[in-house]
Amino acid sequence: MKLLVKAPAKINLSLDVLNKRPDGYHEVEMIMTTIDLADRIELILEEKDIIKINSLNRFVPDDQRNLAYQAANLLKKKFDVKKGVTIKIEKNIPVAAGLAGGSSDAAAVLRGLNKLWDLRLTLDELAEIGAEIGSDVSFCVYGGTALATGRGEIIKQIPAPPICWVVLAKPFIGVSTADIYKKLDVSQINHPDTEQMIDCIRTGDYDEMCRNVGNVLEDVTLNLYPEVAQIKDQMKKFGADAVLMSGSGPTVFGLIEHDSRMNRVYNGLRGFCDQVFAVRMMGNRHTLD
Ligand SMILES: C[C@](O)(CO)[C@H](O)COP(=O)(O)OP(=O)(O)OC[C@H]1O[C@@H](n2ccc(N)nc2=O)[C@H](O)[C@@H]1O
Ligand SMILES: Nc1ncnc2c1ncn2[C@@H]1O[C@H](COP(=O)(O)OP(=O)(O)OP(=O)(O)O)[C@@H](O)[C@H]1O
Repeated sequence: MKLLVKAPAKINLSLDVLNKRPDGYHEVEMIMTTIDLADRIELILEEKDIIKINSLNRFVPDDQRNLAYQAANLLKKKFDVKKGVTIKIEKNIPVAAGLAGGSSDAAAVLRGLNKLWDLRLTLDELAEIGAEIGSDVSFCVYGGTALATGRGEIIKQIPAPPICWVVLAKPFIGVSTADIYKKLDVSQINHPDTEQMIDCIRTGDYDEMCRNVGNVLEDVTLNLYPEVAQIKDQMKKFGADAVLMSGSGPTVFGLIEHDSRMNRVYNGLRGFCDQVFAVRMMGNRHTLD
């Protein structure tokens, strides 16, 4: 038996850090949304008690370090599953890019194995299990658009943002999320207005949404990697309506309303940057059918 599951990337339309917690994590307030740039995960049921990872991408580990492996292993241990799985990952999301590629693979494996191993868990239960793997996994279990708080694992769904293009550009560097959080000075933060951002999304006010994007990790990454600042400048120059780094970076995204402008930004960036994509936001959350 085989199952194909889509694992979409996310962007952070807004990312605020409230404080550093005693456990070392940061208390965050983030508006996240899934985009139509996705890994494809094939799950093949194995009668033997094994978990095998199969990926052709040289930056993706094929052992216990893979978040998809960890997702399968966690379900296996928690529910004493005797069967196994081969997980084939077609990697389309850039790795270590601020787009939650690994987290989304893990979330897709949770949703898929729930079906393949007939576990009958709800999305809420899967999201709770996902939080044990990483802070972004719970959001990726649901997909759609949400306010994420706590260390990122407390998810409240909000409506889909107004329709627009998302052009993504990633320079040829990978960024360590832990490093960026470590270098953030929480006493020097210029906080974005998360409430205001939620309001703009609820009312479908595109211009106001563009004015309210913000990411407090951006300055940290920009200081370490000047090429990220250059990409931001290029995107603005080519006419994106809003430009922001996603997550801990280094991917930069631009929001663009009109097709002709999207083409200009996309083509302009392609001459300048390693990986460039033009996609839509996905809007809908995942279901368990
Ligand atoms: C930057 C974002 O991607 C934005 O969506 C997330 O906040 C990070 O999510 P993630 O990659 O799933 O993060 P995790 O794998 O849980 O944590 C990686 C490392 O990032 C730091 N970390 C992560 C989340 C958080 N709220 N505070 C932190 O300080 C911790 O040092 C942690 O060891
Ligand atoms: N399935 C996976 N896909 C990609 N990377 C993985 C996977 N599993 C483990 N990794 C490891 O995780 C690291 C971070 O990869 P990932 O693409 O998830 O980063 P990210 O997009 O910056 O994540 P986030 O936005 O959640 O911080 C990689 O360097 C890789 O070694």
